[in-house]
Amino acid sequence: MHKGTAFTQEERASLGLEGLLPTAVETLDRQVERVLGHLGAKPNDIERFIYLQELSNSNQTLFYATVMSDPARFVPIVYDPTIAEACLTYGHIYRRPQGMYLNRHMKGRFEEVLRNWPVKEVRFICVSSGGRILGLGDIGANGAPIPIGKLQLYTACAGVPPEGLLPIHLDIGTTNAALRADALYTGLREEPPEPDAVDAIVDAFMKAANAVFPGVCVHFEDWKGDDAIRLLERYRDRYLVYNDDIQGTASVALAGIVTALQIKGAALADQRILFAGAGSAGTGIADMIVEAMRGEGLSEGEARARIALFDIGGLIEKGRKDLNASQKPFAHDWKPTEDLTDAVKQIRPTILIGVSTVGGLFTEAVVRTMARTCERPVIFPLSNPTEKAECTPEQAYEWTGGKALVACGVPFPDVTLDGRTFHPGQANNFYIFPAIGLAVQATKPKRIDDAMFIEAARATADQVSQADRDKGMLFPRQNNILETERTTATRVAESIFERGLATVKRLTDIRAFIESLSYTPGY
Ligand SMILES: NC(=O)C1=CN([C@@H]2O[C@H](COP(=O)(O)OP(=O)(O)OC[C@H]3O[C@@H](n4cnc5c(N)ncnc54)[C@H](O)[C@@H]3O)[C@@H](O)[C@H]2O)C=CC1
Ligand SMILES: CC(=O)C(=O)O
Ligand SMILES: [Mg+2]
Repeated sequence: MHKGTAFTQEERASLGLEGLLPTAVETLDRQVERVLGHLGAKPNDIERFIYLQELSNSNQTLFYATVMSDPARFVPIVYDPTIAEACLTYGHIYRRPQGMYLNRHMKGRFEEVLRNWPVKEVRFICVSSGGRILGLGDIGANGAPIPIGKLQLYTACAGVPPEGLLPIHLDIGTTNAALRADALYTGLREEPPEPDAVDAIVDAFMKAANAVFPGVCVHFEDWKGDDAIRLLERYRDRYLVYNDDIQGTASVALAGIVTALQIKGAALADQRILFAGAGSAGTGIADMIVEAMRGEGLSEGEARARIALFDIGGLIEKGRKDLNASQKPFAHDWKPTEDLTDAVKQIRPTILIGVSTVGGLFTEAVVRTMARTCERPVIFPLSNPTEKAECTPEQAYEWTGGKALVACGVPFPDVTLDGRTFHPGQANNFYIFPAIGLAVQATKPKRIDDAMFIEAARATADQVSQADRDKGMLFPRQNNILETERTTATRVAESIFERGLATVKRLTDIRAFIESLSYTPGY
């Protein structure tokens, strides 16, 4: 019954469906029209989210036709920020299973369990432990919607065929005692084990996933920061794998920075960059900026010296004893301080990036202090969802007298100030990971490396039109996201071929090949 009213008379007769459907035979467009009516009548976005997920189960084609009919409207509903509410209430709004649910007690049997998935040709797995979901902290099994939503965007934003996508929640337990005590919680009611045991569980998972689905690409999403960094290092040279919070986020942030600097007419190598938040996203972005600066002629040391990190313990400087291996390269000779405004005074950043999970961290004092020593501050409050943004675009524009170039993790409306209209960008990794997926599908590289994400960043930045740059816009418009990400995927695929990393034969027309792979909703 997956086509509903779109079954033709002939199909109804031959499949024994006569009398089981309303008389009218409808096109997909007509069905979308009805769905849009239903969605319009819903009281809020979480109800729209629930409706759309039910639709994805009952009629996947109609689901994608609806979402792809207006991505700027629907991406925020199937994904960030509405998905945050879906995660917080997952055990309560749960209707039916989607994707797979593995847990640590299946460790010796992951292969057997993965074989229960009905599709044999799985090309992408998105896997989360729920250890750090958006800026919501450890919410364990309530994080299950995240891999589902991320993979839906592979299809909606880049046309990756949905049949080969498998979302997985890998339950290692949760530190969240309130959730463990919730009668409707759907996960293990256990504390997570020590890192060595986590590694052993994920080792077994990776081995099984590659045995059951040879050539699968595993996308890690929203693991606890330390787990994210450690597991990426563990697998990046062994498997086809990437971490979206580290590499996808770095790529989208770099894209926004490249556009902002083009608007300012400034070189990346001349910037001073301060990060509020030094976890998987912060150090991931910092490392990729170092790579991009090296491309502009700086040494690794010179590039790192232009970057400062500030975390929950304050400014990261040489005297800090609590730094991990990702943070140490950015520990410079700063005066110790736990006050962000003070750090801004010392560093005089030209770019300020928020990946702290702390809403409102960029106070008026922080932003005004930055604006005092920087003519056009680049301010990216990237934490999700909406209430975790380190400041709102309105605040950033107001406190800088309209000088700031701003992008946030979630969509924010345009801001009008003293008769001028400003257009904040959305620096969210959904500009990147679907395109990486499509490029990987087209080229089948053995490994995924940072250069692919740097190419994706440059391709994304290049697609912001001059007219939009003139308005201070930092990212391509979302109404055309499919076209944008196909172009990004083509550029990434070209660079994979050029660097000799593809395992398939080079095609003359990569763009045409990318399009031929691409899914279009239709019966
Ligand atoms: N816009 C986007 O595309 C993305 C946004 N993010 C957002 O970035 C945030 C961080 O993600 P991860 O780095 O993966 O998390 P994480 O848990 O690895 O790191 C969080 C960091 O923030 C620091 N922090 C906490 N409280 C602080 C405070 N009061 N002042 C300064 N620093 C503080 C912590 O010390 C830690 O270094 C999340 O809110 C997430 O939603 C992450 C990935 C993509
Ligand atoms: C967008 C995203 O990946 C995050 O906030 O974790
Ligand atoms: Mg994430």
